Amino acid sequence: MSKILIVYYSAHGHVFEMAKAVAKGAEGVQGTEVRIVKVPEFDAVKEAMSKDDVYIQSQKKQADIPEVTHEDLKWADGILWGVPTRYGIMPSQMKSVLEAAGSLWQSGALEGKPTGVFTSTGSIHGGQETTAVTTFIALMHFGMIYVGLPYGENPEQLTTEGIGGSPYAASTVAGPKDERQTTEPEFTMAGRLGARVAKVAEALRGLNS
Ligand SMILES: Cc1cc2nc3c(=O)[nH]c(=O)nc-3n(C[C@H](O)[C@H](O)[C@H](O)COP(=O)(O)O)c2cc1C
Repeated sequence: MSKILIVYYSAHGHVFEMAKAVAKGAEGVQGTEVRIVKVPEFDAVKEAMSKDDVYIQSQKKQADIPEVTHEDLKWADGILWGVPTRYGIMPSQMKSVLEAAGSLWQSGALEGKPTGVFTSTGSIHGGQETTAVTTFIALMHFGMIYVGLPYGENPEQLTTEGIGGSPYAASTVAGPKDERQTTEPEFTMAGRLGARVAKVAEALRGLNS
């Protein structure tokens, strides 16, 4: 049985919804156990967002999700990261988690584990691909095995429409005011990414044990 961890950060809820779709995909792979955890929020951001109703409602919906621990990261056979873009790269909240995991980097605790990224941007050209590709760099330092979203399984990507999904990551477009709802093809691709990481984790279990 493979254990899949989904670690995400979400201010306005899009990445949280994507995390649930990723989880559903992973759970569809027989014998997979899935755990969803969130990245801790910064006090400064809580303060800055204290009058933002959408943020407040979204955080309430996420209240029962536990915060990620090093034990979670060690427990997992495969890890998916939910990374909304901030200026084309990962948010500081997520980077803080990765930096605080320096001891896991040193001990090689995440080496050989399959990994994948799902992301969200405000606009279609605001960092869909750069966020995934730059997150990949950090994950390579941990020695993880990056799993993408191939065209063969995800024909929805072959489009000129403004939807998420690329060979590098599952994704959604939140809209400039976070007003857009994630679409079914975006959730479907997110689910396929979860399933793919779960399958790779199962296949690699012998190698990593
Ligand atoms: C400080 C900050 C920087 C952002 N930078 C970008 C950006 O570079 N490009 C972009 O398309 N969206 C940008 N956004 C929009 C977020 O990516 C968007 O709100 C997020 O993907 C929505 O996901 P969520 O609902 O899970 O929070 C930024 C938002 C904030 C708060």
